[in-house]
Amino acid sequence: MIIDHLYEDILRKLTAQGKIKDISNKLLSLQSNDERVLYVYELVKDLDCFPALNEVKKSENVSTYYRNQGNKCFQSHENLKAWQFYNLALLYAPINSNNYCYALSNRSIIFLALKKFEECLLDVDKVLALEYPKELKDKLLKRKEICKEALLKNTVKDVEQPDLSDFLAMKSKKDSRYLCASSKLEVLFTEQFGRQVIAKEDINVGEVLVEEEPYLTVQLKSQYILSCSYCLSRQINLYPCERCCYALYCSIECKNKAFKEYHSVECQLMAILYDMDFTKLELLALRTVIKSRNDHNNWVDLFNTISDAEANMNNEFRGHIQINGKWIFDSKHYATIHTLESNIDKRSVSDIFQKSVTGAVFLKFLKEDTNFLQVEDKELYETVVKTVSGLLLLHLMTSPTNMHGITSNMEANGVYVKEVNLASAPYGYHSLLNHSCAPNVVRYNKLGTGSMSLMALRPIKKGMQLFDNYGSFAKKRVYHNLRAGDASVVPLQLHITVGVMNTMVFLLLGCPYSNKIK
Ligand SMILES: C[S@@+](CC[C@H](N)C(=O)[O-])C[C@H]1O[C@@H](n2cnc3c(N)ncnc32)[C@H](O)[C@@H]1O
Repeated sequence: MIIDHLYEDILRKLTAQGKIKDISNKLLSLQSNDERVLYVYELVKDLDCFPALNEVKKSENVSTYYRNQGNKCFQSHENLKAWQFYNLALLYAPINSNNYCYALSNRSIIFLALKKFEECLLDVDKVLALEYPKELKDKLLKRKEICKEALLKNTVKDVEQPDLSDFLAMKSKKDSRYLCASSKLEVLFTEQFGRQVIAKEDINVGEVLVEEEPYLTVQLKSQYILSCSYCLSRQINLYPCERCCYALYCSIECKNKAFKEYHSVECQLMAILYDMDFTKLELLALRTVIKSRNDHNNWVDLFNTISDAEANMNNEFRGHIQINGKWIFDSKHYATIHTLESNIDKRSVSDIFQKSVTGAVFLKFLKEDTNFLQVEDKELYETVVKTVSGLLLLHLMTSPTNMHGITSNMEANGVYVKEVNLASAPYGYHSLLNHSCAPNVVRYNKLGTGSMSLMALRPIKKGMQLFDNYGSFAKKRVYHNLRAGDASVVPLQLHITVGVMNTMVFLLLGCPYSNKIK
């Protein structure tokens, strides 16, 4: 059952029991996120509505099925489709089995057909290093020879593409406190906007102001057989997780990092998380909680980070950590994500209830289907369950207004390609920017990476606030003009388009647009 249907089912049962009003009142009376999730957890448990874990195991038959699909596509010259089917065949093949070797071997033929000789060699060598079915030997050695010869002869240069990477790089000095941002920016607080990013000096159009790595990423379902599930690289030699059928990696390094940060816990849950159709925002919340713990040596260290972060919620060091007596805002540290705006005081009881149901379901998975919460000490266990419950609801609430879609249509060197939605991720610094329909900055990602940058669309005078458009239309224009190869016209054209569009949107929706600190 998908999560939305589960939620409806729970509501139907509670309505039939005439309990909705009492539950709403109770939820409104609870003061903390852990209490809310634990209360709803008991309700869902009493209704016997928790979903059972469904495991999808590696399977020779499923792998063979996908390989055969790949073979059909290869015969009809649909190489990219065939590559995807062979990736699926690899994901389902028991590791290093005959089917694993067949999937790799067949994928190498695609690379050969595409004249991707180095990639072909990689897969061929991988099979040769395993105990592979003997009938593959001659074919593999022949392919290896062809690739080596082709690589020796290959003097044809790729078509030169304009390199815009310099235009897209940050030129100004980085700030010593907000590590990913230009020293031309500062962060202030007002009643109207909460935290906000302000220009400390005049900024020109086209200036790159932030270069930030995500705290973590969650790859979209549509992408899981197309890119590295950890770093989002578009490398075509992808290799599967040894246990689950849902994660491909471009390198052992990425596989190990994913495992250490979250996949050791999520691996056994991947099938149910996919089947229940959780949204990317819900998956981000779960992964953030797992990574928050795995970033620390033990639970007590995480509790300390949380209490330090919460102690600074209402002062200028919100989201900071102290290192050698100096306060810094480091996007790779959990404190930046723990302190994102949750808007709890503006939420309706039904929204809190729905999110608490999702939190309770995640808690059930973590409690009963993984060893994530396991600790020896009983008292500590209670605190761990309480903390995790609270964190789950916190991040289910912070995700909708703080997570960023990783949508890209440019290669690492700035060259324009067809737009693709890759993933979603928390970026502590980018989340300090408030929304305007008439933004003066634009975010962009380069294809195959999770890093996000921010560029000025208009001249921004000292003292003005930087406003981002939480949608993505402005971004498409930037890339369009970049593709035309004339970086200098980007801001002007955008200025006009954004200006016209936003006067309309502003009038219709009354969205706030102000470049002055009130
Ligand atoms: C991504 S955060 C922006 C930073 C936020 N002000 C903070 O203190 O963390 C998004 C939240 O900021 C607030 N916000 C964003 N744009 C705003 C605007 N134009 N006016 C007032 N509040 C805004 C809303 O509470 C929203 O949920």
